Amino acid sequence: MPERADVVVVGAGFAGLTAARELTHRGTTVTVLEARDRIGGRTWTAERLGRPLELGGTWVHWTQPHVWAEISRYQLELTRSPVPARAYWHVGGQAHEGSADELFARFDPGMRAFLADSREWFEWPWEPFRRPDPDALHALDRQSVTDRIDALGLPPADRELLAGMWALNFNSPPEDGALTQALRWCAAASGSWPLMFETCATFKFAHGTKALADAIAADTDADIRLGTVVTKVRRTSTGVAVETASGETFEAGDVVVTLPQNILPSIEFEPGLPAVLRDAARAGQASKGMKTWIRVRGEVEPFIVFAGPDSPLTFGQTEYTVDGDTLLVAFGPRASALRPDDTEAVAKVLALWRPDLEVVAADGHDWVADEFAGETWPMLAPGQLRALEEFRRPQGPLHFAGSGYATGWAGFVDGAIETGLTVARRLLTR
Ligand SMILES: Cc1cc2nc3c(=O)[nH]c(=O)nc-3n(C[C@H](O)[C@H](O)[C@H](O)COP(=O)(O)OP(=O)(O)OC[C@H]3O[C@@H](n4cnc5c(N)ncnc54)[C@H](O)[C@@H]3O)c2cc1C
Repeated sequence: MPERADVVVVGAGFAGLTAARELTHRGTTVTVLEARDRIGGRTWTAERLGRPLELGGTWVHWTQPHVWAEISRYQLELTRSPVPARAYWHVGGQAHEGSADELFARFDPGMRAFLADSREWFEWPWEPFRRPDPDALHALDRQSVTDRIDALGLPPADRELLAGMWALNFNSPPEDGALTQALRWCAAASGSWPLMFETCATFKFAHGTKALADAIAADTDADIRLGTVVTKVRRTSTGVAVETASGETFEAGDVVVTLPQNILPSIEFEPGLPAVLRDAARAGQASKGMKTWIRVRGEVEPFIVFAGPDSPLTFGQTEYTVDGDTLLVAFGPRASALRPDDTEAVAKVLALWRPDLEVVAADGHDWVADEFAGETWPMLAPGQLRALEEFRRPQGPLHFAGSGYATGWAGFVDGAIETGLTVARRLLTR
């Protein structure tokens, strides 16, 4: 006999956990089916290189209303990344060094010009479609980040640096990222790029992002089944049947699917998804980059590094000291170009900026190769706003939640929580 709940949630990342909590608090029975042997999805606090490290989602900020409400609710402690004293940047085939303030002053004109119209297009950042002229928005959405950079006519070195900044933000080559996604991020930070940057890489959980996932999971009596891979979602006369790889079937009135866009095709939907969603899932969204942790010998003064979009690593900063060594975190736009745990290859790239540092080891997780992720933080590709609009509508008893389907801070833990809340509310109030 199939098991039955009011709602089945597929995935125990932040979207799934939040939806499950909201629904169970109102008396709805929920079964959460999670493929991995842990909760948290694309956040994962794990012991590496001598201390617990974030292999996925890390930084949060008070500009992010949904995650901030959770921090208040569970009284979670935050800490901050070190303030960088020095900056190293590699553009035009040359290494440069200066203060962090000098580097940010260098970014400033390009970033301001790039983002000048973010609040014009997205006056209401959490309602990106609230515009008198939706066709104009969709025309803009066909542009890539590179299209906008090209239009600025910057000197080559400044152009390369700006493209490197956007390769960092998208965790992808900038030509793969939608201009509207960039403008939406900045609009959510009230149109200020320094605030946007601070939001992305400054404040983090003192006891790991895991502390928030654990707090939400402890606050729901949903039945969370780990190690349960969903393979099929089919409509029935009473709602949905959700089938798993091990042959179980779970029936429910509704299903909330929180899979990342890039792995949606791993589930069969019956009936099939509307063409706009199928196409978006098949094309995948932009972020196919990597994040690595690097342990270098000795205690090193806090610093930050940047490079252009063709570099295997475009950004890095110091984060911790451990047993007299220093740990850096770094990001690259192509997972295919650099494995996060390839110490020798990572050391070679770091030497572009800091040949004086001895790399002890590098480690991380390849999220793009991970069959239950297929991407890092979700960032739309050009032309995918239409699919976003559709993902946010119920497809009968099928509902999508997840950071990639958020309107506000899409791509962040905040966006995952936003959608978990809104889908749960939709189910509770109809
Ligand atoms: C490297 C990296 C760095 C990041 N940095 C930040 C940051 O600093 N700040 C920030 O806010 N965000 C960051 N993010 C983004 C953030 O982690 C994600 O946006 C957010 O965690 C996504 O939550 P979600 O619930 O939407 O999706 P997920 O966390 O991906 O949850 C989906 C769940 O579905 C499960 N699943 C997949 N397939 C199946 C299946 N067939 N059956 C059952 N279950 C399945 C998955 O295992 C997963 O647990 C980062 C992400 C990465 C990868």
